[in-house]
Amino acid sequence: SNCWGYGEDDGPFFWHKGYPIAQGNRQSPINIVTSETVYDSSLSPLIVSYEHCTSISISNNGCSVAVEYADTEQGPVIEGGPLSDAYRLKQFHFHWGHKDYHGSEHTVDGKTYASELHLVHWNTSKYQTFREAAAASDGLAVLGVFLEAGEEHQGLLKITDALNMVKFKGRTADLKEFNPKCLLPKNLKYWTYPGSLTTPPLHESVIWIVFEEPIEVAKKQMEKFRMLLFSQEEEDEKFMENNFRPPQPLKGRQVCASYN
Ligand SMILES: CN[C@@H]1CN(c2cccc(OC)c2)S(=O)(=O)c2sc(S(N)(=O)=O)cc21
Ligand SMILES: [Zn+2]
Repeated sequence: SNCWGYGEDDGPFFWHKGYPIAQGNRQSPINIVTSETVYDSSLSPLIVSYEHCTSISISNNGCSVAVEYADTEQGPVIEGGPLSDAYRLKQFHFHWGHKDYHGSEHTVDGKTYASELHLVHWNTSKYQTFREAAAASDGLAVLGVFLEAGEEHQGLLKITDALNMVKFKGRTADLKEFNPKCLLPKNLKYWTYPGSLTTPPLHESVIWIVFEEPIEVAKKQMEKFRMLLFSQEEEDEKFMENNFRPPQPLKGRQVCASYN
């Protein structure tokens, strides 16, 4: 099991002890200062090819809830935008707070959202395995989608209705043919910058693509994430919430905008 977490004695402020890269030069998340983003006209549109979506399962890994995808040649991929290669979807997961006013990892001009969805992809053009890609500077591409409380999200229902099956750490349930394209915002305007995993091992291997437009989810859908547990069955119940890392120093990085 992990020796890191989100508590007072194993949370983000302690991670540097086991993972010195936590104090590196391209850590994530960051606060996106919109007035300092630079429109990059060379950024082509992002191409999201999620047609063949063979989701396998949904699982509680003790730090989030994740939906895993089969690692097949014709799997779901993204390309274009800031990417020079094709990146294949491996899993998606969420970060959220104790209440709707906070929970996202990236912030926008200091604004926090109720949750943030991360769709994790790896560079199959250059690397043979996910593990190899996860340690390479251009190995991963993660799409970030902000969630805010509002109307019920029909596409997310299949996920939020499955959460009671993975309440405890270590639990996994079948979740077939889930196509996450429905979780993307209508407008695919994005910011992009070079960063890292936001959880240990904090590898500085992520090209971040964060969509500006949040998606709306119902308060009762958000509440279902908060009934998940960090703990295993038979352990003291610890509700899974506030599983987000706070913004990290920009260290001179430039955030590019896909739009003017
Ligand atoms: C626990 N960390 C998550 C699971 N993963 C993981 C598992 C094993 C090894 C590894 O690196 C070698 C990474 S992961 O790569 O799918 C990601 S991406 C990511 S985030 N918040 O930056 O998008 C969190 C995690
Ligand atoms: Zn994440």
